[in-house]
Amino acid sequence: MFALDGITAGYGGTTVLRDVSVRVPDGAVVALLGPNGAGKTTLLRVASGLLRPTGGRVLLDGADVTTQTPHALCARGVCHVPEGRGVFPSLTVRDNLVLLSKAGTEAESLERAVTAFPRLGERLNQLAGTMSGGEQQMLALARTYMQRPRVVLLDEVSMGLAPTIVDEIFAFLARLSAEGASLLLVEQYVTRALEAADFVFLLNRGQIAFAGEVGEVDVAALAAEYVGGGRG
Ligand SMILES: Nc1ncnc2c1ncn2[C@@H]1O[C@H](COP(=O)(O)OP(=O)(O)OP(=O)(O)O)[C@@H](O)[C@H]1O
Repeated sequence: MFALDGITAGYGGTTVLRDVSVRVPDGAVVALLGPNGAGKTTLLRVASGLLRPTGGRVLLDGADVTTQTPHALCARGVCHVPEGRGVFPSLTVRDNLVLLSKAGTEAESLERAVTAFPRLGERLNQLAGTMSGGEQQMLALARTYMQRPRVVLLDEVSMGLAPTIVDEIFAFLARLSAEGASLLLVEQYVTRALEAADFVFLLNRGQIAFAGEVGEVDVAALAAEYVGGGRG
């Protein structure tokens, strides 16, 4: 179980999150929804070790991992696919992948990445920065997938992409989940997020406004209330 327990966090003197608790059971897909500025990205930054909270704890199987670096957390199986993708634009696709592979596992890691997204296999020598937005997102996801994560933190991975690419990305997320990973999914496409999710948390003005199982209530109506209907 990966859990955020009573998180309070912000930037400088501004508090963005107040006493936020989110649980991601093993193997579950958890959607984190909420309007712009609610604090979703901030919560993922706390979860991934990028931002130190001023209160509360990040827990992995009951162990306090609040002060771990993003790198150390990913080595323990909690990996973040950040907003904006975070690929190295001036490196080739191959080098982007190899850089994140464990020493000695490069060939196997490349194979795994290309199996997930065959399109990357056709572009191994291309500079990442010259690929389309969708291809760069696939690269970011493949880099995480290679590392066989237990918990994946995903920040609006379908943002700004064409519907067919979004379909491909959601099919990949389903595969990741079927292979046993748990997912914490921040997503603008509310309907798609709810189709994929087992649990939903709604964040509004830095606090949890609703938490429950998808199917337990009319979550879509509740989401529409907070997110303004969403897209897709
Ligand atoms: N680096 C920063 N420094 C100062 N304030 C920040 C910083 N990053 C975010 N904020 C503020 O924190 C609040 C929450 O932002 P956050 O990006 O977490 O929201 P969000 O729910 O992910 O929004 P969106 O859906 O628009 O991406 C906003 O008011 C934002 O302006």
